[in-house]
Amino acid sequence: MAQILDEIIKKTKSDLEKRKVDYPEEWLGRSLSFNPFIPKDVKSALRATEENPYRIIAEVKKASPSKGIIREDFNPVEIAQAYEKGGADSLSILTEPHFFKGDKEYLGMVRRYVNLPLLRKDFIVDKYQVLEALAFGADYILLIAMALSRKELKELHDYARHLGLDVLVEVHNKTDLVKAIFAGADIIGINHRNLETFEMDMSLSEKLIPLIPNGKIIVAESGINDHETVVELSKIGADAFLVGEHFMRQDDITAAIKALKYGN
Ligand SMILES: O=C(O)c1ccccc1NCC(=O)[C@H](O)[C@H](O)COP(=O)(O)O
Repeated sequence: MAQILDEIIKKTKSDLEKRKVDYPEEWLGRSLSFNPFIPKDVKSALRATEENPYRIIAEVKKASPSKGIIREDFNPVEIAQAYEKGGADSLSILTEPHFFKGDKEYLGMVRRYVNLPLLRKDFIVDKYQVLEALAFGADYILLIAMALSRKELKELHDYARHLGLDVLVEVHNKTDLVKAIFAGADIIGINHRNLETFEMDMSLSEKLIPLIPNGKIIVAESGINDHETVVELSKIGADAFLVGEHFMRQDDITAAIKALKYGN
């Protein structure tokens, strides 16, 4: 496993130990029965169609391990509203607190004001975090194949589906892709960011997409900055495009979404 992933997961696990004591699992279950909600239709939002061929998952992220603080004036609700106005199809909400300065509370805050399917973007290694995702207002979760064994990935995937959450399984290479297919993933994300070097390999989609069985929803992730790249990735089979840093660095986020999605 890449060193940064190992570090993030160690920190995530030590935080989890504490959270499970402070907020036992039954509390999360109880908050769900007080505040039930119906998850949105994630697959319809992400699958490319003739009328809407470039599905955008716009990311709400303040910081990252590779770039440090990306956006100082960070208001997750205002950013989410600007994304929705610009035509985003879904939002990715970073909830990891130490390396990305995220917060799981952002899910509920954004959900109150924005009507798009929300991804809990975090380093999920435990069923407790899946239940949290549901309790805090996510419609789908990210599972990173490289961070999990084949058995763990399948168990977490099955658990999320059992709770009614969709799952985006992220892959970085062919080994990850085999694990994702074994887990029964129907939404597969190809992350161009090499987690050892933080370099982008935009040719990864070209290498992996032909190996993905028909019918899966394919998400191209990281390093996407312009409409031309979106068009090229779409031609080889990508349905949706996960974009973070490019949007977070813009003054006019709504205009940036329109430019990336529609090319104007
Ligand atoms: O972004 C990082 O530095 C990073 C480091 C370690 C693990 C994951 C990391 N990023 C998560 C993501 O994959 C991106 O937030 C997402 O794909 C959007 O990428 P970008 O458009 O390049 O911000």
